[in-house]
Amino acid sequence: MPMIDADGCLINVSVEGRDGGPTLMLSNSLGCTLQMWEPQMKALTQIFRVIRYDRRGHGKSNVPPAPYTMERFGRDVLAILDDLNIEKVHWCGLSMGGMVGQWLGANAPERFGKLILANTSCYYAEPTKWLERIDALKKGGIAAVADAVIAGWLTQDFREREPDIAAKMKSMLLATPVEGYLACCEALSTLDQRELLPEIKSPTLVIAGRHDMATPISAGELIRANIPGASMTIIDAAHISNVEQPHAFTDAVVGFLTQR
Ligand SMILES: O=C(O)CC1=CCC(=O)O1
Repeated sequence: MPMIDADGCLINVSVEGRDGGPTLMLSNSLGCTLQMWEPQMKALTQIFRVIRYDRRGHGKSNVPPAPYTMERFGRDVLAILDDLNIEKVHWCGLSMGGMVGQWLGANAPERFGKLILANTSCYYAEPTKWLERIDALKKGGIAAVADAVIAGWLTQDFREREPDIAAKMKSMLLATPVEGYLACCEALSTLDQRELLPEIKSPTLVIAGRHDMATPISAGELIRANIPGASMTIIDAAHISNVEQPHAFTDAVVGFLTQR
């Protein structure tokens, strides 16, 4: 896996799949690594060249000091594409990955074909929950917030049915460097990209989770309504919908990206 330099921050990048196929870039959620996309990889790599990466502050990427911003996360993506000499990709980002996708769709439209913005928000009307999480993290690290975060990621029903997957997701979360996680929470506490949405001209699919309390259907609907021509699909899942409903998620991605 190459480590790519984005303005001094080494980003862990993986490129797999069909050589010469269209390229799809996947972007992770807060507290996850590029491993979160494992349920999709078998299907997606048969059709696409798939780029995954660990956002700065996560996984095997560097953890530069705060502050982090959506612009910085977006420029990291452009640095990856430049380094790999790739002109244009489709984008699928979940949660924070969807937020970075909004920034990129508005600020670097020539680099993106279609956009999939899954389980995401363009702003938080009430930043209190981020401020409380930041406080808890400073006192007790990620362990202090892990159970509440996992309860938001996966429905109780799924956690009981698939305890091994739930445990794996929790390990991924707990392995996140706390400084990187904190810096991302700080960026989320001031997120407001509402004005960017009408600038997005790429064909866009918004995916929302029926049981997602972190970025509810109403947050997805706000994004859909403000991006010209965007459509929306609702999946029967909580926040990390690609893990909870892997087939429905993959079908939505492949269906949207392969339709003319
Ligand atoms: O991890 C969470 O609690 C939910 C979330 C919000 C933004 C994101 O990337 O994850």
